Amino acid sequence: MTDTSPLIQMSGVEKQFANGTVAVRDMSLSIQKGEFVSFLGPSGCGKSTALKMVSGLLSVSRGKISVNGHAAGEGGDRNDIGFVFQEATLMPWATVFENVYLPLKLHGMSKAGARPRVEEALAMVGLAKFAKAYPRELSGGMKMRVSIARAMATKPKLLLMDEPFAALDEMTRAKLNDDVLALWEEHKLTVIFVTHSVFESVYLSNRVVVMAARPGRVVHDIPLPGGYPRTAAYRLTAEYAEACRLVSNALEGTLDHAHLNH
Ligand SMILES: Nc1ncnc2c1ncn2[C@@H]1O[C@H](COP(=O)(O)OP(=O)(O)OP(=O)(O)O)[C@@H](O)[C@H]1O
Repeated sequence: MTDTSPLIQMSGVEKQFANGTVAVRDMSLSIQKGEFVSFLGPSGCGKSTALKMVSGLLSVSRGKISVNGHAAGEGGDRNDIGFVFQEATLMPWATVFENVYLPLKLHGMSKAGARPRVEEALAMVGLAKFAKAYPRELSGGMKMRVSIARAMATKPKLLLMDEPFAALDEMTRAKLNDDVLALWEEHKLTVIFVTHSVFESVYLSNRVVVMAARPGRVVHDIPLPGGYPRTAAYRLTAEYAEACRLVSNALEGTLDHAHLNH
C-alpha cells in the first residue's frame, strides 16, 4: 500500500517573536511527498519564518507542525532535511571539499569515510573539479552551488530553500533553477522554495502558496497544471504565461491588502 499521509502538516501555526511581532498567523497547510511548493509573498510576510519553523530552526508559538510524522525539529532523522539559505554562508578559510564535508563531520563521519559522499554531492552541482578551491575563487553562482551540495551531502528527502538565488544575475538564476529541478526529479525530493519572484515560483513549482503580511498568513494556495520536465521552452508557452498572470494577480491582491491595513 502506498503511504498517502502528507510529509508536512501545518495546523493553525502561529509565530510571535519576543518583541510582539506576529510573523505568521494561523497557517495550515499539507504538503505531500514529491511536491515542489513555493512560498511567494512580499517582504515581511513570514515566508522565512514559516520555512525555519518547518526545519525546526525556530519553534512555533501556537499550533502544530509535523514532518514525516514527527513534531518539527524533534525525533526523526535530522539528515532528512537540507536547508539552503539566501547567502551561501561558506567558511572562507576552508576549501569547497571542507565546506561540503561539514554536515557529515558534525554527524561524526571521518573525512575519508565521507569522501565519496562529498564528491557525489559536488558532482550533482557540476563542481567535481573544484573540491580544492576556496570560496574566494568562485563566482556567486558557484558559491550557491557549493551551498546546495552541502545541503545534499546528507542525502535529505526534504529540501528547504530560502530565496537562494535572489542575489544572482538572471542567467545564472535560470541555470540554477534548472539544476534544482533536475535534483528534485532525480532524487525524488520534496522542495519548499521561498521566493519574491512570480516567474521563478511558476517556473519551478507545481503549487504556489501566496502569503500576505501584517500579520503573515496564507492567502492563496494555487496548484499549477504545467507538467515536467520544464525547460527554457516552457517559459515561452501560453500555459506558463497564464499561470504567471494568475499568480501575479493573487500576489497583487496581497499588496492591496497590506496597503489598506497601513
Ligand atoms: N527574530 C525576530 N524577531 C522579531 N521579529 C522578527 C524576527 N524575525 C523576523 N521578524 C519579523 O517577522 C516578520 C516576518 O519576517 P520573515 O523574515 O519571515 O519574512 P519574509 O517574508 O521572509 O521576508 P523577506 O522576503 O524580506 O525575507 C517581519 O515583520 C520581520 O521583521
